[in-house]
Amino acid sequence: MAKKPKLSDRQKRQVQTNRKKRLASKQHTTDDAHLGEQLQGRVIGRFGKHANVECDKDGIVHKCHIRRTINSVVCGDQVLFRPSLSDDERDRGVIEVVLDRLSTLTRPDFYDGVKPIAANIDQIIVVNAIVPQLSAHIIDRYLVACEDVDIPPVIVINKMELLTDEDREYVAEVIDIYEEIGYRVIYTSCVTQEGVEELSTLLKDKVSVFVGQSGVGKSSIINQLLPDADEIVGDISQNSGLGQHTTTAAKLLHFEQGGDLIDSPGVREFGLWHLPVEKVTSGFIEFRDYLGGCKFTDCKHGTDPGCLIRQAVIDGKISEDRYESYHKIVDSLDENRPSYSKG
Ligand SMILES: Nc1nc2c(ncn2[C@@H]2O[C@H](COP(=O)(O)OP(=O)(O)OP(=O)(O)O)[C@@H](O)[C@H]2O)c(=O)[nH]1
Ligand SMILES: [Zn+2]
Repeated sequence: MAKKPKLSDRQKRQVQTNRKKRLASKQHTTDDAHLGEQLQGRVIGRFGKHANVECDKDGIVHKCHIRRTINSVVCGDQVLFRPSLSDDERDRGVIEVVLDRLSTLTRPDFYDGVKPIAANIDQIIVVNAIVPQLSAHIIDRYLVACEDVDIPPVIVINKMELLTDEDREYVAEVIDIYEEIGYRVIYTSCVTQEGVEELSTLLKDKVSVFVGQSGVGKSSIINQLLPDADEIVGDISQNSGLGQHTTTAAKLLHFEQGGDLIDSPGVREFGLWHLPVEKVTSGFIEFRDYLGGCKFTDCKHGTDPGCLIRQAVIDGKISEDRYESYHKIVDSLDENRPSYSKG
């Protein structure tokens, strides 16, 4: 089972203090009269200033306001809330506390550096596909981003039925490196259903998100696993990068066999934004054994003398493709800096 965040002592004290303050305030009788006892639940949908909270105890979904004292609430958050006892639609429940997150998916933000987009995620499914283009480099970029937020990735290579046996061998040669360094790889096809069962098993009892470039088949795979999700499947040509999902709010959906999916345009856009070089370096997990061992502490792992990473490439211990990919990412960091805009 996926681990659930627990209330820390600090949060317990915070709950007590907030409660006392509210009880002491005159407003309490008018504002809180329709609210029931505090319960624990999970945010399964986030809309403007509201959130839908699914109660841990009975699975009932409550529409809730968010107390102004709370910084941020995102899909997947475990919260303490008070449900509304009133029949009036305007009298919503209230989220009072957000429990410490076990993991957070983030995006860059002008004011805060990074902003959370989803919480308590157990794994990130990184989807790549034969069409539009199989790209180990793009996989590498996603892996670095996953390592940065410390959420384990699973690599999915989709549209496999488009390959001849010979091409399959070639693809396996390119992708095998990921299994060698410890990542799980699943080959799928939404046409032949290859790998769908294997993926489904892996999603059981975990909270997962799907990321990957437009057109790789994220919606199609989700539809196979969750027929009720009704994800919009589109051709990239029709979609023309305009983002047909842009109005869709973040949501958490349950897989029938257990486990959950969190999906939203923001989640899907998760990727490698501007990271410090050191984060990119440690995001290449097979480099980690050598870090700190290079002759110069500020080694760029290029032509620098006494570089253990380059030596490992020469010795065949680190893949040349991954090493090149690493330098390509580092070189592109500045181009990659997102253009921030308010709001
Ligand atoms: N041949 C083949 N086509 C597929 C497969 N999976 C998806 N497609 C097609 O690929 C195109 C893009 O699929 P989507 O599921 O919309 O891709 P997406 O990753 O969700 O794209 P965005 O919504 O833009 O992020 C559609 O035309 C699908 O029918 C597959 O396994 N084989
Ligand atoms: Zn080095």
